[in-house]
Amino acid sequence: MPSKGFNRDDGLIIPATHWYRSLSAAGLRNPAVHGPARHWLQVQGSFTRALQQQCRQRFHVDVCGEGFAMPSPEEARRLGLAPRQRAWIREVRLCGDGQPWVLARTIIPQACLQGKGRRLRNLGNKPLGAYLFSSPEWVRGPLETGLCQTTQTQQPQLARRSLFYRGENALMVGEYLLPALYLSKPRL
Ligand SMILES: C=C(O[C@@H]1C=C(C(=O)O)C=C[C@H]1O)C(=O)O
Repeated sequence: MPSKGFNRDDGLIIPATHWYRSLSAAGLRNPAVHGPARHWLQVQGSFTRALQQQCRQRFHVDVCGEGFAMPSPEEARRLGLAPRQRAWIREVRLCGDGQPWVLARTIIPQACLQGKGRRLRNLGNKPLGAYLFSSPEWVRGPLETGLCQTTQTQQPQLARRSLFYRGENALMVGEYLLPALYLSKPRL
């Protein structure tokens, strides 16, 4: 069952996903995490920067939708939100050389939108990472590995997510890898 999300015109969906606190734990369930996607599942620093370095020509962000909505119960639990508490949700496609490489879903609780955080509602096609990694008050927590619950090979199979903390508040960034990212020919 695909997770709730914004409509896309390309048929790509963010699938329901089982999350593991480590890549090795996920690997016990699905050894594919140790294949060509492993590098991308473990990229430290800005994921956007890593994708930009992989591009031959152009990187861009397509916004599929953003607005106040209810996170899934699992997302709310992971963020410590009260059930049915709305948050700012942003779904984008991260595209390299004109091709979608990653679907991203970011859950931003209302507490994160206060003060300078209000910029998080006005990112548009600017990458979220450019803001988070340029703001020292945001600190990334550990990466989790996700196994997507889909049988459609063109949909994301593997994912990663992490919380970014600003004091006692946190937002959650989920990145769902499309096979085109890690099955494409390596750069020469
Ligand atoms: C957190 C980052 O931001 C990236 C950009 C996103 C966006 O613009 O919505 C979402 C997920 C990330 O891959 C990053 O670059 O590491």
